[in-house]
Amino acid sequence: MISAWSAADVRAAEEPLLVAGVPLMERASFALATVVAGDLRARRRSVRGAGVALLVGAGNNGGDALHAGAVLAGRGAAVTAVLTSERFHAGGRAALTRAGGRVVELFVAPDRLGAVVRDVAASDGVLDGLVGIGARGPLRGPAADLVTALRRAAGETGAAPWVVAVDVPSGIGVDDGAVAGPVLPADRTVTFGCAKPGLLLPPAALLAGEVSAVDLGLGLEGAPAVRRLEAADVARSWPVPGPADHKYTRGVVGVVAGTATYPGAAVLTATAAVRAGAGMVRYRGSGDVGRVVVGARPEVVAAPGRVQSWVVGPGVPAGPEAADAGADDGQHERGRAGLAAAAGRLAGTAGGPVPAVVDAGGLDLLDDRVPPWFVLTPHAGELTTLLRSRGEDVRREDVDAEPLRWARRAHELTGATVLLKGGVTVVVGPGGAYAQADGPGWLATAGAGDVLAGVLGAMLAARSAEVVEHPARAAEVAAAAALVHGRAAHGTNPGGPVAALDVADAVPREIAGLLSS
Ligand SMILES: NC(=O)C1=CN([C@@H]2O[C@H](COP(=O)(O)OP(=O)(O)OC[C@H]3O[C@@H](n4cnc5c(N)ncnc54)[C@H](OP(=O)(O)O)[C@@H]3O)[C@@H](O)[C@H]2O)[C@@H](O)CC1
Ligand SMILES: Nc1ncnc2c1ncn2[C@@H]1O[C@H](COP(=O)(O)OP(=O)(O)O)[C@@H](O)[C@H]1O
Ligand SMILES: [K+]
Repeated sequence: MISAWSAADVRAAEEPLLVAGVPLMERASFALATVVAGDLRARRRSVRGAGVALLVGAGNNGGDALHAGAVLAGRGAAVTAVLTSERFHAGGRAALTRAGGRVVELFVAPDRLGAVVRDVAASDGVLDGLVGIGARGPLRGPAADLVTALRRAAGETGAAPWVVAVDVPSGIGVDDGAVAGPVLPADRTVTFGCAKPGLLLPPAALLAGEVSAVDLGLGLEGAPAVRRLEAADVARSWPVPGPADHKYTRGVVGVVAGTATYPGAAVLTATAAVRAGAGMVRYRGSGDVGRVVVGARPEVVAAPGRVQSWVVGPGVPAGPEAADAGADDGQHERGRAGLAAAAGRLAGTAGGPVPAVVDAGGLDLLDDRVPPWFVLTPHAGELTTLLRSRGEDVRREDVDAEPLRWARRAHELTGATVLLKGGVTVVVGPGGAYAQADGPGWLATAGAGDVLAGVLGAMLAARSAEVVEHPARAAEVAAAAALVHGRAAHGTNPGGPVAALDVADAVPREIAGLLSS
C-alpha cells in the first residue's frame, strides 16, 4: 500500500527529528542525487559530463535541489542552478559552488529568461526544486514565468529534458491534487518521508511521473489522507474459498441491469460477476433481458432467492431518457426493490441488509440518505448530475479539477461510499480515501464500467456481512475492485486496445496471478 500524508502531517512528523538534530535535508538530498545519478547513467551511461539544471525556489525544496546538485557536481556533472528568488537556501548554494556548480540569478535578470530556457531545455536532467510542501497557491513570479516558458519551449520543439521533481512537482496542490497554475510535468518524482496526496490524486498525479519515496524515518501517526492499494494488499485480503465453502458462503450477486435497448450492459455486469468468483449470479431484472443474459452466461440464475450483494443500474437509463414511458422496462421498480433489500428495509426479506453497487441509472433511485455499504460508481458526468440534484452548484469541469473534493462531498451528502471512475479512480467512504491508477487509457471504452460494477458486486458479496458490520471496509473493497479491473485490462492486450467483455474474461487469470505472486 502507498500511503500519503498531508503537508501538515509531514511537518509535524519532521519537527521532533529536526529538534533532535537529525540531518533530514542531507539525507533527502543525497537520496535524490543517487536516484538522479541512476537515471543519468541509464540514459547516457555516465554522470560525468552530464548537463544538469536545478530550478531553485526560496525554501528548503530549493535547498534539496542545491545539495543534490552539489553531490552530482562532485561526481563530474556540469550543474547549473537557476535561482528564481532573492531568498534561497544559503548552505545549498555554498555547497554547490564549492563542488564546482554554476549559479544563475534569474530573479535579478529576468531578461535572461530566453537564454536560461534554452540552456535548461538542452540539459540531460532537470531537478524541479521551485517549491515543495511549503507551496501556497499556484506558482507565481519568476518561478511561474520559468515553468511557463519551459512548457512552451517543449511544445514548440517537441523535445523536453528529463525532469525529476523534488518532493512534488512544483505548484501542484500538495494536499488535494489540484493543478491551478503552471506545473512542469515530471518523468519522476522523488518524494521525501512519504507520498503526498497530490502525487496520488488526479489531475496532479498525472504530472508526477514515476514516484519513488525516500524513507526519512518519520514517525507518521494516524490515518493517511489518501491510500493506494497495491497488488499484494488485494491478494492478502482475498477471500479464497476453502473446503467448507459453498456457493452461498462465497456470495450471491443480485443484478438489476440493462434494458431491451441496452441488454449488453446486463451481460457484461453478470459476466464480470461470474468471472470475479461470485458463488452465484442472480439476474433480477426484466424477463426479456434475463433471457439474453442467461443465453450468454448459462451460470446465471434468473429466479428470486437469497442475495448477498446487489448491483443496480448498469445500462439502465437515467434522467430524461428514463422518463420516456416504458424506456426503463420496469427496471427502476426492480432496482428500487433491490436497493430497499440492501438497506434492510424490504418487508419479508430474510438475512437483513447487504452491500449494493449503484451505477448509472441506479443513481436516480437513491433515497436522500443511504447506508455506507452502498457503493456508488459514477463517472465524472454522473457525479455532477448527482451533486446538482442535491443542490450543489457544480459543473463537470469542477469535478475533473478536484475529484477528491467532489467525491467526498457526494459521500457526505448521501452517506454512501463513492467510487468516482476515471483514469485515476477515487474512492471515498467512512474508511477514508483511495486513489487507484491501475488501468490503461484503453480501458476508456463502452461497457468497461459495467464490468467494474460486476467485479465489485462479486467482491462485496464475498464479504457481505463484514462490510455491513464494518462499512469502513467498503472503500477498500471498492479500491481493490478498481485494481483488479484495471490490471485485467492491462492483461487483456498489453499495450493495445481492449474490449469490455475481454476485460471481464481476463479477470479470473488476473485474480489467480495476484494470489500466486
Ligand atoms: N523540513 C525539513 O527539514 C525537510 C524538508 N524537506 C524539503 O523542504 C520542503 C519544504 O520546504 P519549505 O517549508 O521551506 O517550503 P518550500 O516548499 O520550499 O516552499 C516555501 C517557499 O516557497 C515560496 N513559495 C510558496 N508558495 C509559492 C508559490 N506558489 N510560488 C512561488 N513561490 C512560493 C515561499 O516564499 P514566499 O511565499 O515567502 O515568497 C517559501 O519561501 C519539502 O518539500 C522538502 O523538499 C526535505 O529536505 C526533508 C527535510
Ligand atoms: N483514461 C483512462 N485510463 C484508465 N481507465 C479509464 C480511463 N478512463 C476511464 N477509465 C475507466 O474505464 C471505465 C469506464 O467506465 P464508464 O465511464 O462507466 O463507462 P461505461 O458506462 O461505458 O461502462 C471505468 O472503470 C474508468 O475508471
Ligand atoms: K518541487
